[in-house]
Amino acid sequence: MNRIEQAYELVQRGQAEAAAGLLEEGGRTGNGDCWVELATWYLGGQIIPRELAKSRECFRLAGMAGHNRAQSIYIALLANGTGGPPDWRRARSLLADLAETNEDAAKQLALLARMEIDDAGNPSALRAPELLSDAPEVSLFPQLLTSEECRHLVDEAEPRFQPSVIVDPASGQLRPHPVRTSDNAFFPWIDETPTIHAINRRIAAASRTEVHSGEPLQVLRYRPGQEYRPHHDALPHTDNQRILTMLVYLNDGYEGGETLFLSTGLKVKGQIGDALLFRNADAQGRPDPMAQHAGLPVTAGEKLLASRWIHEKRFGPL
Ligand SMILES: O=C(O)CCC(=O)C(=O)O
Ligand SMILES: [Fe+2]
Repeated sequence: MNRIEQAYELVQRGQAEAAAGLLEEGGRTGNGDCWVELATWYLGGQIIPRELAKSRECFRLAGMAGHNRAQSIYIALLANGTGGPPDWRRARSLLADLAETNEDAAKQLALLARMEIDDAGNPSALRAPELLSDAPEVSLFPQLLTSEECRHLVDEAEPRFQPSVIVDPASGQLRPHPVRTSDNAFFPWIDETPTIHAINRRIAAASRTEVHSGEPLQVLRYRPGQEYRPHHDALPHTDNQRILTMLVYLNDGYEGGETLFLSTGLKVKGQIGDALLFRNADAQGRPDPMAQHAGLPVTAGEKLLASRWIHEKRFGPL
């Protein structure tokens, strides 16, 4: 039995703290997998209480022990400020170190080098949006992302696509539902690479919101016949409303698939990299009934879209 199996056996016997101690001991003797396991425990909070700062530290130690995936996670947490203050410069310099042996890190570094961003990862300049509608409030940011950045998001999303689900109100289980037939890919905090974080910072700057108010970025993929039926992004009962939505069109060459606002008939089909921002609720969090919208069925080809729901206040386990 290896050390991780031993740790799980201790957990089975109700000795979670001793199990964590065993993993830590394994980590200290140079076993990176033990640090990764312990980092995951601190992150998940199911086996031992959730402690994000400790999780981040364990990922760091695993990275130092040569575990590349852990190092990538540590860099993500450092860039986005999970489990400790954000440190963009350090994240970028560790990414440069990793890029010497890791192709994915090298690709990210090259993409970051072409972004106009400052020392904190914020965009240095943004083009003004076009107001498409006052009520509901809808604006278009032409070319918020470059086509290379769109391609990168699609490449990163490709291995993560899952059928989109909703929460079944009766059972509380996640299940597919005809209201939303696309596939989607999530980038949770541990997978929010510096590249994706810089994109999220650009979305925050364009929407004049804090980067930590956004839900994890998603990429949606619609194939012929797939759609997102009329819905509201605002939530019915919450003290942290989804006040804004940013959609970025990641490709072209498909038919149908426009974003439709039902109250006015406004239909939008952006070019690659164009971003659509709309307001779902007022500053008090009251949903705007006029913000109901749909992703119309795609009739040919494949539609790829990035989507970020932005809340009133800080969102997420940061
Ligand atoms: O696919 C679309 O155009 C709409 C997507 C959407 O409504 C959402 O992600 O909330
Ligand atoms: Fe929506």
